[in-house]
Parts: sequence; structure tokens; C-alpha cells
Amino acid sequence: MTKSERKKRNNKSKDEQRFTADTAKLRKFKEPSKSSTFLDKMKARLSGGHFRMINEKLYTCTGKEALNYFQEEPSLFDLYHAGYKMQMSNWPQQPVNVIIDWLKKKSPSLVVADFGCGDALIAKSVKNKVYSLDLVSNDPNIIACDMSNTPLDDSSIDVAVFCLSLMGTNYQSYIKEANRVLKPGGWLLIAEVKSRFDPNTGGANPEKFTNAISELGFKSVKKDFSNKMFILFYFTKKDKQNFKRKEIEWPLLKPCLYKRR
Ligand SMILES: C[S@@+](CC[C@H](N)C(=O)[O-])C[C@H]1O[C@@H](n2cnc3c(N)ncnc32)[C@H](O)[C@@H]1O
Repeated sequence: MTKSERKKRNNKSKDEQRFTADTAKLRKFKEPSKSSTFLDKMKARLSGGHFRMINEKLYTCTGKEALNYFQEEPSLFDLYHAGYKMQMSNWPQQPVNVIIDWLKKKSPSLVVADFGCGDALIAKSVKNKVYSLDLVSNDPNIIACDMSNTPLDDSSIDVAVFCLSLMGTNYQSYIKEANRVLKPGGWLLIAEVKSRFDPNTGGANPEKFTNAISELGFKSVKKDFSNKMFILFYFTKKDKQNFKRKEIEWPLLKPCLYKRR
């Protein structure tokens, strides 16, 4: 065998070796990737189950209990929000975007309080001063509190927003808190899941809900039923509050539970 033939054979064998090694690597790579898909599916299933569990918890306890729940295990908050975003990605329109568009048409000098802000998208999208409130703060701009008891001053807010956040069984105390912090004439905007207001499926009567809020001291300006997934209620705070009002009959708001997909 000549020197050049030997070199050729050696080269070939190196190529073969490389080929064999690469094929083996590829095989090895394919194997775990198959199982990691399986693992991903398992993780997704687990986190989906976790999301539904946390979601149900939030709809069936008071705000104070929810605050304790997340204080004990803050990672559950991230899990909840990851699942919530997944659910929302199926909605044709996000209520928070409708509210952002509404705000953009108003004066940027209006001071906003976003009750149950989640990712604080409102604060990130408008020029207004926005107080973003939620049970957990992953961002220095979010105030961690139970929204029935916020650190906001009396009559300091022009627009109070509840976007899918009337979750606690004591939801009326959140609206009372909004009433406390709102200036007379200030706006109260509530976006809620439509099924919670469908009396045919155990939901509240939207009229009873509006009446209760009106009794508290608000004027109902508009109800927007045009969206498939949510209702938007617009109120303004009356200039004069009726302190001698009778006991308000708050309708029960049924939990919004998500099905396993
Ligand atoms: C369904 S998410 C909606 C988030 C955001 N408003 C949006 O539209 O994307 C409801 C949020 O309300 C918050 N929340 C529920 N009860 C609360 C309470 N008592 N005090 C403060 N935040 C609360 C939850 O932690 C959650 O982030």
C-alpha cells in the first residue's frame, strides 16, 4: 500500500469513524428528545392541574386567605399566572386590551388603580400614573396587598379597574375599597367572565350586580355584552354618597373554573 493509499484509507476510516460517532450522537440525542417531549407533556399536565387547583382556590376563599396562601408559597403565584396566560391565549380578545384602549382615549392625567393587576399590563401600556395592586409583587411597581385593604388614600384615584379580578368570595369588599379610594365622579370599570353573569347556568343576574353597585354609590353608565368571553361594566362614582343606605344585596358570583383540555 502506497503512502497516499494508506492516507486515503486512514482518512476514510476517520470519516467513517466520524459518521459512526455522529450517528450514535444523533441516536442518543433523539432518545432523550423523545422522552423530554413526554416529560414536557407530563409537566404541562401537572402544571395545568396545578393551575386549575390554584384558580379554584382563589375563587372559593377570601382575599385575606388568598394573600396568606401565596405568602406561604409565592411560587404558586407564577404557576397560576403561567396557566392563566395559557387560558387567555384561547380568547379572541383580551379584556385588559379593551380597557387599555378605553384609557388611551381619556386624559393621561387620570390616576388609575389596577386592582388585581397580574402582569401590570395597564401600567406598561398607558401614560397615566397607575397603581398596580396584586397579592404578590414580582415587580417593584406592583404593590402587594389584599385589594380589600390597599394603602391608597381616600378620594385619590380617577379610574379603578377590576379586570377579571373579582375572584374572592368577599368581592364586595374590593368594590367598597374602590369606592373609598375613588374621587367623586371617578370611573369604576369591571371586566368579568361572561359565564359568571349567565343566570341560565347559575351565574348572577347582571342587573342585580349593577343594582348592588349603584346602591353603594355609583351610576351605571354602560354595560358592554358585545364580547364573546367577557362583560364590561362602566360606572361613575356619584358626587353624593348615601350613608343611610339599606343593606346591599350582593349577588353571588360563581367561580370561573376551567375545564381540563
Ligand atoms: C385572572 S387574573 C387577571 C389579571 C389581570 N387583571 C389581567 O386582566 O390580565 C386576577 C388577578 O387578581 C389577583 N387577585 C385576586 N384576588 C386578589 C386580592 N384579594 N387582592 C389582590 N389581588 C387579587 C390575582 O392574584 C390575579 O393576579
